Amino acid sequence: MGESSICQVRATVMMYADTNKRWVPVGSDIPSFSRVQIFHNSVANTFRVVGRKLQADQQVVINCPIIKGMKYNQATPNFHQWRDPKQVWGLNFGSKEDASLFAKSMINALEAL
Ligand SMILES: CC(=O)N[C@@H](Cc1ccccc1Cl)C(=O)N1CCC[C@]12C=C[C@@H]1CC[C@@H](C(=O)N3CC[C@@H]4C=C[C@H]5CC[C@H](C(=O)O)N5C(=O)[C@H]43)N1C2=O
Repeated sequence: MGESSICQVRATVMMYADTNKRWVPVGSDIPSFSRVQIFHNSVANTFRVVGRKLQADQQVVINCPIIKGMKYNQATPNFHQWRDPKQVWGLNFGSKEDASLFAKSMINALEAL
């Protein structure tokens, strides 16, 4: 059994560039929306965040495992962020509804690990 999507939202995927201390959109210079999903592998009980550009190329802009004990920070109603060993991810959601839907699924995933 493969992975199933537990949520799907629209967000601009951003990474924090430590060097120049600012957020940069992943996969393009200008912020553009991606379809961001949380996938659950029920056999391994693992979760990951996968985002693909909405444009034709469907470029993967995030493919990040959700690690047990990870802190998910809802910095603003529309911008949430978390750290992985290498970098800091930020999601600028298309709507507050998308933001709370994603947060609910992320919190459920973290509780299930
Ligand atoms: C201790 C720590 O890592 N703290 C993190 C947040 C966090 C807390 C708890 C768990 C995980 C995380 Cl990522 C943190 O404060 N970070 C991570 C790297 C950047 C930042 C460190 C300092 C700055 C201060 C302001 C804040 C920030 O960057 N914000 C706040 C929300 C705001 C929302 C949107 C983004 C998009 C553009 C705008 C900007 O950068 O101009 N911006 C921001 O300014 C964002 N900052 C951060 O989020």
